[in-house]
Amino acid sequence: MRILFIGDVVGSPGRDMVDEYVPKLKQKYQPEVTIINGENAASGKGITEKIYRRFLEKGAQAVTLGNHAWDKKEIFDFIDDAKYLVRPANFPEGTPGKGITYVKTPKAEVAVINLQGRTFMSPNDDPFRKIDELIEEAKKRTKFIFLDFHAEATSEKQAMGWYVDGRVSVNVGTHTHIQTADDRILPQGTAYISDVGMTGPYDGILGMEREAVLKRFLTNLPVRFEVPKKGRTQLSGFLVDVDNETGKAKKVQRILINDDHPFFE
Ligand SMILES: C=C(OP(=O)(O)O)C(=O)O
Ligand SMILES: [Mn+2]
Repeated sequence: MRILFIGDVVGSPGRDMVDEYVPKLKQKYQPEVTIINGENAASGKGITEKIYRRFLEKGAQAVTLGNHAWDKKEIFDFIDDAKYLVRPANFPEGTPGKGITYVKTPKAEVAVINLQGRTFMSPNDDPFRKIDELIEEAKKRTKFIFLDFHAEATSEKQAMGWYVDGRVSVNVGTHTHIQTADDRILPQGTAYISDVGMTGPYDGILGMEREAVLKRFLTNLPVRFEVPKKGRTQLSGFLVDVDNETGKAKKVQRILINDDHPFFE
């Protein structure tokens, strides 16, 4: 079982990279499952139904979110019907949407789980207790479990990786928009990376226009951040081969496509 994950798609530059490269990556690597984090996909904040559907059209089987889940208010109109859209499962009970979904492949179902960290982020339910609960639920249906842990602190993300090692097939971190070079297979067989990185503007600051971010740091005045519409772009991804018998990871590969890391067809 091969799983392709595309990291935090930021605005139209990120969506353009998805349109151009997800089909090419699927052609090249033939993943059974493709998952995209879309929490920044609509101008950097949230996602719309149109974007969600376009990700599915471009070849994604599931879309994960994070702290911007509710930024585009239209989400409340469609999230409950969006079978393959998940928001962090540790949002409070009764929150619209769901934190786990199941993707069917010719080989088996894959559970896709989204969680959000609490360190330096809003105080949601405990993601460590929540993943225990969801693993118990998912393993009744499948041995293939994918977790997108959307979190700020590397310490919390590493802690989650060791906590779920051997109990999920893949644990990717998202949110910081910077790809980490710690992709690995943990001793009990979980594929891990602290952050897959961002898909979007290559010359921004975390995907936002540099000038505004610099002005904020230089003046400490409130500044509105925008996603640059023009300029170079990048795609960040993570590819994992999972053993069909055991559900444990066999091979991991970071994917980074930008002017300094061109894509080889
Ligand atoms: C990129 C970040 O935030 P956002 O959730 O706005 O994408 C971040 O705070 O690292
Ligand atoms: Mn985020």
